[in-house]
Amino acid sequence: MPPKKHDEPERKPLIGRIGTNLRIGIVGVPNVGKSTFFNVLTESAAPAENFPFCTIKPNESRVPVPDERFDYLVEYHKPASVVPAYLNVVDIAGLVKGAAEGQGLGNDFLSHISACDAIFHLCRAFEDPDVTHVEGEVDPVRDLEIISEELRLKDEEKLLQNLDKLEKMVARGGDKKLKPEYDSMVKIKEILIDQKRHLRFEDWNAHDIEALNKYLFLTSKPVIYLVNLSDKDFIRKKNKWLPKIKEWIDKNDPGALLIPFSGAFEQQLSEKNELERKAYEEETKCKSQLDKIIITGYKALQLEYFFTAGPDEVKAWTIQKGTKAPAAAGRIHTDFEKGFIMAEIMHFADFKAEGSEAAAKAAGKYRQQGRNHTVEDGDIIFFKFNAGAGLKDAKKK
Ligand SMILES: Nc1ncnc2c1ncn2[C@@H]1O[C@H](COP(=O)(O)OP(=O)(O)OP(=O)(O)O)[C@@H](O)[C@H]1O
Ligand SMILES: [Mg+2]
Repeated sequence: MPPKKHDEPERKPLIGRIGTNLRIGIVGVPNVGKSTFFNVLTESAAPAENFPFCTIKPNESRVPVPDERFDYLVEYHKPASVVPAYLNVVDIAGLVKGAAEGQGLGNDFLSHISACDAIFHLCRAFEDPDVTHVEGEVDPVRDLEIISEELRLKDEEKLLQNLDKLEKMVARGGDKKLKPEYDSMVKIKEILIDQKRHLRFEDWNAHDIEALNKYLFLTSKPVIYLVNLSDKDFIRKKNKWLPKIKEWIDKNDPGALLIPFSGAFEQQLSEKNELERKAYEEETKCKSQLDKIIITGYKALQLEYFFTAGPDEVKAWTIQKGTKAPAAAGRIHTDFEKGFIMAEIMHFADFKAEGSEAAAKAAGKYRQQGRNHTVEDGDIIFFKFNAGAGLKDAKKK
């Protein structure tokens, strides 16, 4: 018998592109350690984990998302095939002041950022006379300001162009259909231009989000601030810029995350073998920050995953937050979605606590859920579907 339907409260739409093939871009002024970070991130993932690793383009890679739950399932089932979730990361070249007006490689790079769905904003808080800084002195707060303003200016340009067109059609042409979009754009203008703020943290309504998602402004993309420290500062957990950076974020981008790390420390770790790594982490009482950065980046994209797990394969399936069971089934195969009957769902914690699928079932922890069920991160799912449904649908057409 199919499970009962019960309606869940409507969720607000997500801000950003729809889909699961989303990427996060590394953005910053030149020579602050973006490529160093990209390299340790992607290289560390290759030899350390025995997963297929793929470089998409020279400056785009994907790294497995570390997850203890996934590791547990792999250890439990010892499957023939193992597929984790991946974070797509893009190394973008340095952005300089005036980029929005075409300075440096300006508009090209802004278009690379535009193709990303979230941003690792990397800034430099390490001193090194051998590493030149385009602006002279090391000053991460000034650098944050430069990038943040360039992104805002680029959005300003886009907004004004489109607002102008809308205004002609709505205010003067009397087009009623475009009125909600126009109203939202006026609201966006107030934040972006009058208040000179980024767009990501406003309390937008569903109409506004529709407009934001049509134009995909750079400053509506989630940002994680990564502060690149010298290894010495990272190990002693002290750097004169950190409090100032924190203060800048609290003032200009309240709510955004800040993760200090050290490109130099990570690079040293990446050159060591497993044993040496452990010894060095113990000696310095410091751990690599890469796992934390990958997980935070993946969450910033508003992605999550469910697991399918058995002796053949343990796999993490990426979905957007808030995905309903049939659409989640469709990630595996379109027939699963077309012929969806129900999802049998077990929370990972229940599976682990009960010790096996059978025990979880016996304890009533294996629940049957219908079409309207929203999948939760880390759930283990088995879909039931009508194999003929796709065919029947096709015949009807
Ligand atoms: N934490 C750190 N401490 C000391 N030196 C570092 C650190 N991180 C990176 N570097 C050094 O800084 C230099 C610039 O690094 P990198 O090439 O990664 O910068 P980038 O931001 O990618 O530059 P570009 O904008 O030109 O692409 C390199 O010589 C690198 O070794
Ligand atoms: Mg670089």
